[in-house]
Amino acid sequence: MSQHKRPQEGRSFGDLGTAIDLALFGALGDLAQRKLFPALFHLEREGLLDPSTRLLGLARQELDVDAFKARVEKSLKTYVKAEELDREVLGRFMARLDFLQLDFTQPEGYAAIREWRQGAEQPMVVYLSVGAKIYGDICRNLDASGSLDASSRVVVEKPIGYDLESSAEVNDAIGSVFPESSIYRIDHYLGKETVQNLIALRFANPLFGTQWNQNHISHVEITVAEKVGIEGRWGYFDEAGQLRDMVQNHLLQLVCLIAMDPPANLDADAIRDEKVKVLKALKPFTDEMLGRDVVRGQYIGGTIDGQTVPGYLDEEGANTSSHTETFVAMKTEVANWRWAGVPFYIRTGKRMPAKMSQIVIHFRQQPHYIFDPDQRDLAANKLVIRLQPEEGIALEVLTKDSGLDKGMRLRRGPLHLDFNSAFPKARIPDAYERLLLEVMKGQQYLFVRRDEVEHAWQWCDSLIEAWNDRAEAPRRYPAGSWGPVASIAMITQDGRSWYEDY
Ligand SMILES: NC(=O)C1=CN([C@@H]2O[C@H](COP(=O)(O)OP(=O)(O)OC[C@H]3O[C@@H](n4cnc5c(N)ncnc54)[C@H](OP(=O)(O)O)[C@@H]3O)[C@@H](O)[C@H]2O)C=CC1
Ligand SMILES: O=C1O[C@H](COP(=O)(O)O)[C@@H](O)[C@H](O)[C@H]1O
Repeated sequence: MSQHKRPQEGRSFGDLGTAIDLALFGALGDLAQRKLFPALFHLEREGLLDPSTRLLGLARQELDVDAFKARVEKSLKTYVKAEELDREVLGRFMARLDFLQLDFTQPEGYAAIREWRQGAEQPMVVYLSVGAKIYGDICRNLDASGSLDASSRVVVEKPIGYDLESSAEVNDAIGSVFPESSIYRIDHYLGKETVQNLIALRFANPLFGTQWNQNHISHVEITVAEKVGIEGRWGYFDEAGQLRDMVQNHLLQLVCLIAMDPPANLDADAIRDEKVKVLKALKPFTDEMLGRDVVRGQYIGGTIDGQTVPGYLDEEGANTSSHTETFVAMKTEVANWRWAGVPFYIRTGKRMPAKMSQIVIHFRQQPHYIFDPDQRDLAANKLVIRLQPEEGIALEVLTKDSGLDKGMRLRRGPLHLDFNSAFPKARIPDAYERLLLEVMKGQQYLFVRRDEVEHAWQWCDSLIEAWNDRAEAPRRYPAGSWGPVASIAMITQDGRSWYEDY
């Protein structure tokens, strides 16, 4: 373990950002160019970057700083709306940038980072926008070169490993240099506005606080549907599959935020302790459940928005015999007092008809029903939490249908909070803006603790092991559909259906 002591908070800039030196490893990569620089630019626009914050891009390519700035500017022009790309703000942003060419795995060259830091008072944030295999090398090289001090923080991207064992190796390597209190593990879903709103919704509204348990909720649905396919990442994706790529992290984090008990306060560890309890309570899959409650799928060619798209096995770089899943649906349960007997149906897939992420909380029906027997199926409230594309929350309630001829007919309608129309001036920030800001402030509550990652892997590993034992090919579904027919049968066998009011 290195000799670092507990990190210090960065120098405060009002209530907002704090001054940092950001060393961005992998600065020419896809994530950095498409997401991180645009997010930093938006923070600049909003006045959330402290005037003394500096940004150092690190990459393997030989570029001078002007060529690097030109690459960043080009990306900003691609990924930031033209009307948001103010010249003055851009000039201010570009003036913060510096560049260092480096092979990250070799110790030579790291002295230049120490020199860049010479005399700096603000903490250094090291952002590892590279594959997890080289996190350990980078951390060790930074440490050995004397570039770090007690205030340094490290931000790491997902996936952390491939299973419990490999994730423990990666975490050990990072942990041998940085204490847990300085490690910020990104799950970008935690930076999404509506995901954070789950905490406000559940713990600020007594209406829901008292109803949030198996006495009042019959089941929970989570859908994270993507329109995109593999986007040139076949090599990575084929080793991972949708369970590792999406369920192990994003969907399980959503399950945690829905199912966790109220934390004692909003401190990072108070929240994360509660999330870990949920992960530990996830019911392990038995062989019988595997056949009945889990569906794996792989897309074949189809049509999305009128365009023909290739199947998974015809994507660029594909191996024609792959059994990797691009879709997974399952029924699981959080086996504790609050949730016993409440199914959590989750599904996620690539090449679906729409990009749409939503959570639907289905409340139980009244104990005694007095209206038209034909309308009985209508008679339960649903809380629909839309994460994307249009963030919003709708509570489906039942009212009397208007009109003299309607008698006491019921009508289903939403009490609707659409964030864009309710708060028209508020731009909904990208997840990475929020997450970068929290790193600057030294706050960890939107980041994933090591034990969360490991409990999530443990649960997924057992599922993957059981799949491997069965050696079944995934079910095919045409691109542009909602997944294999079996995923619909999985929920209808319980007398329910996926919520379809998209
Ligand atoms: N892209 C995305 O949307 C998402 C990415 N992530 C994660 O973010 C991380 C980065 O992903 P992404 O940007 O897509 O990956 P890329 O491969 O696009 O970027 C990584 C960059 O790191 C550079 N690099 C790799 N090894 C070295 C080395 N030894 N020395 C110097 N430079 C090196 C690469 O340089 P070169 O090109 O020369 O090889 C490349 O520019 C990964 O952990 C990924 O899993 C997570 C969620 C989404
Ligand atoms: O982490 C990942 O997330 C994206 C989906 O993110 P979203 O914010 O667009 O919902 C997914 O496409 C990618 O495969 C995965 O690695």
